[in-house]
Amino acid sequence: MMNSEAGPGPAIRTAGLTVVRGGRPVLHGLDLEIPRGSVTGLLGPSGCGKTTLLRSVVGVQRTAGGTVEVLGRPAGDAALRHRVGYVTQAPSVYADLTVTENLAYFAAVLGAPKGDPDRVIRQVGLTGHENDPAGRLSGGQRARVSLAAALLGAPELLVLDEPTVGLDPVLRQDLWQLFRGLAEEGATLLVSSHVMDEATRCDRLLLMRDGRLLAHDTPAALLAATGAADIDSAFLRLVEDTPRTADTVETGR
Ligand SMILES: Nc1ncnc2c1ncn2[C@@H]1O[C@H](COP(=O)(O)OP(=O)(O)OP(=O)(O)O)[C@@H](O)[C@H]1O
Repeated sequence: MMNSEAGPGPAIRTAGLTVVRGGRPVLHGLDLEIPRGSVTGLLGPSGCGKTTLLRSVVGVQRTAGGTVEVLGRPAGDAALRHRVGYVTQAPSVYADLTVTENLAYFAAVLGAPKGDPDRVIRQVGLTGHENDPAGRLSGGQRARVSLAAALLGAPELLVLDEPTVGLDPVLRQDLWQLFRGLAEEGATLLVSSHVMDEATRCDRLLLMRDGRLLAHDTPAALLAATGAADIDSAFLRLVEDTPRTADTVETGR
């Protein structure tokens, strides 16, 4: 849902985005626009290019063609450093530092407000673990420390690469509620997942296959356009209907 205070223009706009990795094209000229104040799910099978697209948005991926604009600036622009949070698939925290020490360190690097570590620890549900060394946390807890680090400074755009992998259903539910709350406050979230049942929690979905967009629409519009009962089946129908080299299917919104 668009937040009226979220600012003009889309949060992310790509035009003809092309990426070659290891000598092979992995993104084939993607055109997309993601509105501000929304939660967009990026779904598709392993290896289809989700991480590569997220890296391009954050500005750490070398591109072979096209443009990527983020919050009105070229992706990776220095002015975006404090405005974009990125959580990679591999949690990046210091194992020998406690949760609070990790977050205090990242907050200092970012110049985030003093109370921010406490705020983000609460947001990701790590209260009670503040003094645990990150190396002794479970995988899911460590992933949440990474997420907490990305929330420092309250970035306008959050780019999350499979943030719910390895989490139990209760935590997944809590995190999706957090994402929804952040979007309602005006933040934009781009969240990759290969768990199709998370799709219905998103405002919009990007369905990807083989480095191309199969569809970019709301979950309801995708279901209506394909006549499928769930996003899994909608995806399969789009795959069946799309020759492997075809461009994005417009599902008519
Ligand atoms: N460092 C790399 N060098 C060369 N090719 C790479 C590299 N990283 C990824 N690729 C290739 O780029 C393509 C897209 O990979 P990407 O990681 O973006 O997919 P993904 O959809 O995020 O997959 P997953 O869901 O498994 O994380 C794959 O074919 C992969 O083999």
